[in-house]
This record gives sequence, structure tokens and C-alpha cells, in this order.
Amino acid sequence: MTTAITVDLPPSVALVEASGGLPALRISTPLAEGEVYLHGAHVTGWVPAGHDPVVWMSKASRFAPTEPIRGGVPICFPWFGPGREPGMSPAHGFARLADWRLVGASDDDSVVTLTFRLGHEDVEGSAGAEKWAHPFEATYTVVMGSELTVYLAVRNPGDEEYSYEEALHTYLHVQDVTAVTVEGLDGARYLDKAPDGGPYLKTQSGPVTFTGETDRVYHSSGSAVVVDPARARTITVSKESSADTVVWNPWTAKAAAMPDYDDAEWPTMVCVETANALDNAVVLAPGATHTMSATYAVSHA
Ligand SMILES: O=P(O)(O)OC[C@H]1O[C@H](O)[C@H](O)[C@@H](O)[C@@H]1O
Repeated sequence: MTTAITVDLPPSVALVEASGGLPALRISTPLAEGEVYLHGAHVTGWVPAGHDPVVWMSKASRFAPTEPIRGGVPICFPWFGPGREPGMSPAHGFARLADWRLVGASDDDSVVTLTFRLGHEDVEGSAGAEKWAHPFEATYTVVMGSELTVYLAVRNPGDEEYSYEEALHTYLHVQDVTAVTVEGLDGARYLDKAPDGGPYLKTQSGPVTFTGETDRVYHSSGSAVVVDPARARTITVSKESSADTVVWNPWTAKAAAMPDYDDAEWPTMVCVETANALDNAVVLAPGATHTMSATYAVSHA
């Protein structure tokens, strides 16, 4: 591990050599246990005191400099999925594959704040960077305690306007997705990206339920609540400055097709993603900063 950390860490945060030899920050306070990799500034664990793990990780995740981590909170930037232009790759942009710089770490009454930065100079020469030649300075802030809040702020230091897509692609742990409902999206228009779903614009009626591969981009700026009766808990995802909520579960066939995802683990997770994608891409003027955030709160049902 060759990572140089130049900021002082509070006693509740330790730099460790984690899976694949990658550097990660382990958080341990009376309020929560957690883990964040520098690779992708990727939150891979959050266990608030008195609760089971909230953030889900695949047993089959890869941990390598050139691979995305499967689970946790991937940062999708500056495009979502295949992007809006033909030929954009890697999927979900280059931010989840980049090594972010830790620029701040603090503990305030057991609430830990970690701040990471990534700029266009950090991704020069990496896969996908040549397809998106706009200057940017991204700051990602993780605030972990009895709740988890993540902020993705992007500043345009250049002199031309541009647009980008973004998502906080959070994987949430559930006991049995077939019994789960996601509330808060009733009446929302959505793009159905599942193979047998369209793509068509549809309107959600009632809570979201899971009966097959689910891959939907909802036009919704409000909160969503994952109701998990088998685990007797709810997870509330509230957000700021996000016009889309993506709901994803790969189900059986897609799970089997993904090399970094165990075939049998699809019932145990659901992604509720805080996003600005497609027509809701962020337009950033020269000198401007846009900040999107998501907060996760868990309670016993
Ligand atoms: O396999 P990944 O590149 O991590 O993407 C996983 C999933 O992310 C999002 O939820 C997209 O809407 C899906 O279409 C995609 O399958």
C-alpha cells in the first residue's frame, strides 16, 4: 500500500490495508462502524449502533485498482450508466474507478466527517477521461454517525458551461426483496430500463414492489422509504438537489451474468440511487458549484 495520507486522523478513524491491498479508512465510534475506500471514495460499510448493516456489499465484489467495487455507495460521475452520448465507457463514468484524495477528517461528538477530492488532473490518462474533456473539481463529503449523509459537490473551474450526470448508487441491505416495498414514489413518472420493460415512460401507482428485474429512473426529488418487513426495519433515503431516484434489483438472470455479483444474493439488496441523469443532467456554469446529497436513516419498524 503506497497511499500517503497527509491529513491527521482522529482516533476513531484508522487507515488500513483492506481487501485487495487497497487503502481504506475504518471508522469506529459509539454511534457507528464504517469503512470508506480511497478507490472511488467508496463507502463499503455503515452499521449504526443497535442495527444490522445498512449498506450492502456483494461477496463477489472485486477489489482492484481497475475495477469498480460492487456494493456500498458507488459514485457515478460524470455520466450515469452508458451516458447520454453513444460510446461512453466505463459504465457510470470514471469517478468510481479513481483514487480520491483524502483532504479532511474529523470527529465531532462521534460523528465522523471525511472529505475527499478529485479533479480533472487526477484522472488524466485513465479510462473514459478522454471522452469527457471538461475541467472539474469534485468534493465528496461523508458524514457518518447514527445517520449517514454523503454530499457530492462539483465545481466548474473552467470558462465554458457543461453538463454532467451523477448518482449516489447506494446498495441497501434487505432481508427479502420480494417482501420489500419502496414508498414515496407513488405518482412519479419513470423510465423503465428493465429488458422487458420498454424503455417506456410509465407512472408509478402505489409503492414499488419487486417481482422481476427492476431498473427504473423515477423523476422524483422527494424521499423514498424502503420498508423491509422481514427484517422489521425501514430505511429512509432523503435527498437534496436530486431530480431522479433510481431503483434497481438485478433479479436472477442479470445476477448470474455479472462476474462480480454472487448468483444467489439478489434477494438481499436493493439499490435506491440519488441521481441527476438523462434530461435532468446538471448544467454547470463557469465558476459554479452544484451539490447533491443523500441521507440514510434507519429505524426499527
Ligand atoms: O453493473 P454496474 O455498471 O455497476 O451497474 C449496475 C446498475 O446500475 C444502475 O442501477 C443502472 O440503472 C442499471 O442499468 C445497472 O445495471
